[in-house]
Amino acid sequence: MTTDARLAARLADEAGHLLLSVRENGTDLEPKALGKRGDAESNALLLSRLAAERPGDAVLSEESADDPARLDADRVWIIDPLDGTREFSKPGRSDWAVHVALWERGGGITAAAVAQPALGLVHASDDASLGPRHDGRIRVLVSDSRPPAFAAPVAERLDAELVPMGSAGAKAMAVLRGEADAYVHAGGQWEWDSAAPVGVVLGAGLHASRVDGSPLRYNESHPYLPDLVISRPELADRLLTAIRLDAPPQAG
Ligand SMILES: Nc1ncnc2c1ncn2[C@@H]1O[C@H](COP(=O)(O)O)[C@@H](OP(=O)(O)O)[C@H]1O
Ligand SMILES: [Mg+2]
Repeated sequence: MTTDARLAARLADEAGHLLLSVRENGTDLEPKALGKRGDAESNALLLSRLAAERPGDAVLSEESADDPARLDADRVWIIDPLDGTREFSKPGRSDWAVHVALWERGGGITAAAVAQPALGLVHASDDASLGPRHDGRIRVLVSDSRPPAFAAPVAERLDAELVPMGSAGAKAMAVLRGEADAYVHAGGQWEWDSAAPVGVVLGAGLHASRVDGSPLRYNESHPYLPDLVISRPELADRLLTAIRLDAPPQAG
């Protein structure tokens, strides 16, 4: 049988190809309608593939009603069929992604993949490795539309450059590849936004935690997970200290 990580990679890739064709064929649509179509078609594909390949597993998807049966399940796929919907709808943008992660009771996220279809890339927890660091100043990625309030003072403390980018998956994979040093977020997010990116970067030995340094927990009854820090391992302590000094975080 295909391993869970290989399955995650294959499904993220397949959904990514579907999204590229939705984009190609939807040039006449308003951005909102295009995003909606992408969300729905990618979700339908992932749900049908998971039902066929792993019929006994539960699913938590951004685009489906939450089935409380997942709380008693031992295996739950946490998927974001289109992360960065806003950017997907803008011509020429490549900062959007497909997230497929598997949560297992007692093990957390045990398999994961993030596809970046517009870049032709799929990163998975069983084959990802940390890329060589870019040259120059520390680069910290933040949301294009909702950067955390503490981003500017933290960047100043670290003499870092803040770089806005869409999609949690795109930002996390840019850190994985060495194009940036860290991704910080606070103020709101859901489990599907970070489960797969976190599964992939942890598989490659990067740091991933809440902004207060505590572990990220998945398949909670309320799947709200408002903040995270992903960074190259050598920067994690300095970054968490800067966040603590500039914005004493409220974990919750
Ligand atoms: N304050 C907030 N509350 C809820 N979700 C948020 C959020 N800030 C960012 N997100 C979600 O996190 C993902 C990455 O955001 P960003 O591109 O701004 O970094 C997006 O997912 P979706 O595109 O799947 O909705 C976005 O909706
Ligand atoms: Mg998302």
